[in-house]
Amino acid sequence: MFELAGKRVWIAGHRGMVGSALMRRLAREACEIVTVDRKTLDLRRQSDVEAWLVQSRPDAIIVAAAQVGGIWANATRPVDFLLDNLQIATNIFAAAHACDVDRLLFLGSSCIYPRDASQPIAEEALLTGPLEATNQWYAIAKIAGIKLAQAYRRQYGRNYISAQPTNLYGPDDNFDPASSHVLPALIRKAHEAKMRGDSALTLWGTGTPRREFLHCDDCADALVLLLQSWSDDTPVNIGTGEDISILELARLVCDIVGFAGDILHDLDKPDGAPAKRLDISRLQALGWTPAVRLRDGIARTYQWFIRYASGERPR
Ligand SMILES: NC(=O)C1=CN([C@@H]2O[C@H](COP(=O)(O)OP(=O)(O)OC[C@H]3O[C@@H](n4cnc5c(N)ncnc54)[C@H](OP(=O)(O)O)[C@@H]3O)[C@@H](O)[C@H]2O)C=CC1
Ligand SMILES: C[C@H]1O[C@H](OP(=O)(O)OP(=O)(O)OC[C@H]2O[C@@H](n3cnc4c(=O)[nH]c(N)nc43)[C@H](O)[C@@H]2O)[C@@H](O)[C@@H](O)C1=O
Repeated sequence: MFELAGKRVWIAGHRGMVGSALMRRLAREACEIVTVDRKTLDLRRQSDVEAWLVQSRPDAIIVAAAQVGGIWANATRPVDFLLDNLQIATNIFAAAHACDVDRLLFLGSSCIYPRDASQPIAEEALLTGPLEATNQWYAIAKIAGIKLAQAYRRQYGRNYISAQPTNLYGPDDNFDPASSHVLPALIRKAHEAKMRGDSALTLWGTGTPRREFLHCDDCADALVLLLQSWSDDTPVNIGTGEDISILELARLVCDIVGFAGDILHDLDKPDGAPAKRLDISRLQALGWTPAVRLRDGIARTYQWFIRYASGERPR
């Protein structure tokens, strides 16, 4: 058990969607949250990362900083997704060990698993088959992070762990049409189509792929539980264990937003993995279950997006 009370916890990536959710969640614990923004510390620079850790001396680190994006960003910017994420992971792990930080939680992703893994995907599926082509760059960097956690434990006895979240959504998400994930993209498309009075909106791909969606507040809650209680070599999946097709998701978002037009398909855009529903039994065995139902979570995120789009920027 890692006792949070009185500890200094560095949230790397605290301004992102998951980092912001972690800020809210850790505010309920008796720990001290440590942050540094990207202008002050670029995590791709090893000596700067080490200097920051020497000076800030956290007791624990949650690595929620990464180059993150949807299927199109992953497929078209392979260097950013491979190199930035390798650098962020290697720099933080190396500096943490050098500065004697003994507790570290690294965030991977469900896309680390083989493209055709049997469903639901258990943690044991890691490295048992070829990756999905669109996000292989990001996946390789995330797998390196998972292996670094295991390697530092094996060689130096460090208490470093990793978690693999499913597709996440919520406030502070990226709503940029080109680089976002599907859920924020659909919220924006449906909202703008409604406002313009369009007769249709356009989905990327066939709409047949299935995805699992977890609210970022639920993810943060699971991460804090793992930080406190997981001290094992093996990674842990974080999700709901339930999935939905992209077409069904689009219909749900349109219903919540109030857009009644048609749904068209851009078949020049990739489908990506056919499915990636996670087996969450390892996390459930710790007593954890998600609290936010998908419809409620989307409705709350839509309200956040309306305020964001109107320039209120609620972050
Ligand atoms: N979103 C999702 O669906 C999923 C996310 N994950 C993982 O969860 C974690 C958090 O993702 P999410 O919150 O969605 O991502 P965001 O893009 O919302 O946040 C990423 C954060 O990382 C920071 N960052 C990126 N590059 C650098 C850098 N070179 N130096 C310093 N800071 C940097 C960003 O800083 P700034 O704000 O200044 O840009 C931002 O605060 C990531 O590890 C991601 O891989 C895993 C599964 C699914
Ligand atoms: C979290 C995970 O996220 C990424 O993987 P992904 O799940 O494939 O990403 P996605 O959310 O962008 O798409 C999900 C599905 O939805 C379809 N789709 C329809 N219409 C839009 C659309 O308008 N935008 C987007 N982005 N997708 C759309 C899209 O074609 C695909 O079939 C990884 O690269 C990696 O970064 C990772 O870890």
